[in-house]
Amino acid sequence: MSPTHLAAKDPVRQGLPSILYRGAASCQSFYLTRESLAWNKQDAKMTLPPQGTRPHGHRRDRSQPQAEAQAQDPGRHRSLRLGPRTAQRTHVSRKRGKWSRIAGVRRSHTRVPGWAHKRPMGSSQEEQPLHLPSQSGQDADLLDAADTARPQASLLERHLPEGERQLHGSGQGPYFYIGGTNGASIISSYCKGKGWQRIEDSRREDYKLKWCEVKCRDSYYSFREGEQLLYQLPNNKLLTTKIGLLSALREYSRVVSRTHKTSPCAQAKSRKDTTSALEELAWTSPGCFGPQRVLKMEEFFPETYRLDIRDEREAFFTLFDENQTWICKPTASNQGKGIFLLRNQEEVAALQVKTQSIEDDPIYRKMPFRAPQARVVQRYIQNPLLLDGKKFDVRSYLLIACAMPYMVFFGHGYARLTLSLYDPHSSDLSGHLTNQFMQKKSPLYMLLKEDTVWSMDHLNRYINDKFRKTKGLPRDWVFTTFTKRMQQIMAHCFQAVKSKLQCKLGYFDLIGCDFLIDENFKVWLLEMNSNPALHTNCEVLKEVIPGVVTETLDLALETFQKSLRGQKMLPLLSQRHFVLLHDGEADLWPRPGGSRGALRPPPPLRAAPRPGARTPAPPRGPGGAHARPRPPGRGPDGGTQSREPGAERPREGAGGPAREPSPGLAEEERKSAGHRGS
Ligand SMILES: Nc1ncnc2c1ncn2[C@@H]1O[C@H](COP(=O)(O)OP(=O)(O)OP(=O)(O)O)[C@@H](O)[C@H]1O
Ligand SMILES: [Mg+2]
Ligand SMILES: [Mg+2]
Repeated sequence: MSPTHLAAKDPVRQGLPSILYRGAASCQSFYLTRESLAWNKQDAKMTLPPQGTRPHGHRRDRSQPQAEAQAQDPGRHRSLRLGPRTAQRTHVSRKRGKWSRIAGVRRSHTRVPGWAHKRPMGSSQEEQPLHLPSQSGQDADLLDAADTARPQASLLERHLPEGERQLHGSGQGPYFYIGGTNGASIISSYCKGKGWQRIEDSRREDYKLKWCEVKCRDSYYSFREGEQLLYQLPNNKLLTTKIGLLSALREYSRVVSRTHKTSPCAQAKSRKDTTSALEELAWTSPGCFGPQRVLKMEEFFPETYRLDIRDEREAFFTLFDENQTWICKPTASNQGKGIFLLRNQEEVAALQVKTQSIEDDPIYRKMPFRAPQARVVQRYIQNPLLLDGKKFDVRSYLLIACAMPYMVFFGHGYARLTLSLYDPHSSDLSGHLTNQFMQKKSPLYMLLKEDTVWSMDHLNRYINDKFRKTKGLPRDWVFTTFTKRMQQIMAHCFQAVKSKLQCKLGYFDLIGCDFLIDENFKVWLLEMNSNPALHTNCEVLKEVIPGVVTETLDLALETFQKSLRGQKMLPLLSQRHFVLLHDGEADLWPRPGGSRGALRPPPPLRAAPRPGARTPAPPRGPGGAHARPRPPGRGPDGGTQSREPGAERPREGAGGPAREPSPGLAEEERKSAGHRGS
């Protein structure tokens, strides 16, 4: 549909001066401007009572009888379905005191010396049950961008219809909340550019968009599907912890191999979890690579063992020999924290003793939540490709712009180099760990920091110049073979968890994926990260990160609105650099782990369904959208992963997704909030 066509149909747009449209028509923000206005307009209709029926308080009056609400605005029928949730919210807020007490007790834990019992990075930024206002943004270098966005917003406001202007002028939102500082100024300027207002109280439930570094249980309890946008899928740890990803890939391998053994069609009929494998087999997503075979995890994921499972760690201790190097990592930390290399028998023996002593410790047996994080050991890629003698890895992005239906994208990021030359025998970790955080520890960092982050263009030019001939690579290997490989791997990982992720309309997520290239140009996935770093402390990051965040928000908004209205997703007018990996419009419904079409309102803006639009799923039975919501991260489709067959039950509190710490998500986040963007 052309912009002109949209404008003709859109009364909101019609109310804007042509100058705004002429300027905007040449770029993508045109559509988004319209979208935000349309959203505001819809807000006025769907979530607010008629003007004057309530004071300027921020919360909807939940005691308003449903029938009355419906009579006032039939468009609010969705809210009526939220009755049980409203009750739930009340229940949750009563419990807050208890959770605060629990959190308080846990914060005062004694530390265990010598082991990675360190508080995960970023936990100071944790969204506390007390909900302190977020600290001021640390991406201060972007504050100017926020300022420049303001005039545009006021220009918009001047041309808003009266009702819209009242919404803005009277301080009635739409509201957005940002928890933490990672990317805060970019997100904030984006939202302010749309005329939205920032709120500082994390308990407020009347936000349109909530973007928090650290997930907070209450946000998921009170989330209003189809009305709000909430950053991070509640159980993204299936991908973003080391154990989560490992377990998901292993389980998916088993599913794929079972699928291969017998007829795919027969399997598909009899087993619902083969769906992903079959889809990947016949993967023909637009912009991708047509049908292909399913990857094998050992082709892209370094051999890895869990240390919290006795059989596995014993297998590792048995197979280790001194000709190999392994890397030991905590499951849910970031920024290289708690990582060490294992290169000789003494180091492995020390690890063995330590692991055993933790397992035997009566304190941890009694209070497993106090135990250090579970760990994995991973085969160390000893022959990385080097850039001017330095080790590097590549940060790319997996964007789940929409969870209902899934709209999943790949996005380019940047390369991260060490400051020092790579020496495989060096005991200095800063030459082995390419994380910016590790490099920042060096006194040379401030001087040489621009050398530690390369753009993908720079990497491509370098590889063209240095290796194209000698290694017989195709021209622009980075943007052809390498990019395609990263996309395949990400799509594979997404397929591995697709049926387990908790999905609701309004959830979205940006996940940082770290790839290592070895000297044979083999591509390895090292890990995936929730809350990837959105700092802009280097020139390359200033070029890359704002675009990533802006397109993330654009795509989240556009897909949200299209899903809400039952419109076809494609073409996506806000898609610029991200590449579509998975278009879930054709996915089978229902999906476990989330509510389904039952919660989606009938398309409000169209009289008749358009060709290609999705048909809402039939209403759900018990346990479905109308059931009392489960706390996120718990339950069969939430945080728990099935255990490896024959494996012992992992210790409670061992830090991995195979166990759920008893207090649920809040506790999980306390332990795993090693973020602040890694
Ligand atoms: N198997 C491996 N072989 C070689 N190098 C590795 C391997 N695993 C990790 N590394 C190096 O160690 C760094 C840190 O590892 P990893 O990314 O898994 O940990 P992290 O603490 O989650 O870091 P971050 O989230 O900040 O990227 C990587 O960026 C990479 O340079
Ligand atoms: Mg990480
Ligand atoms: Mg990493």
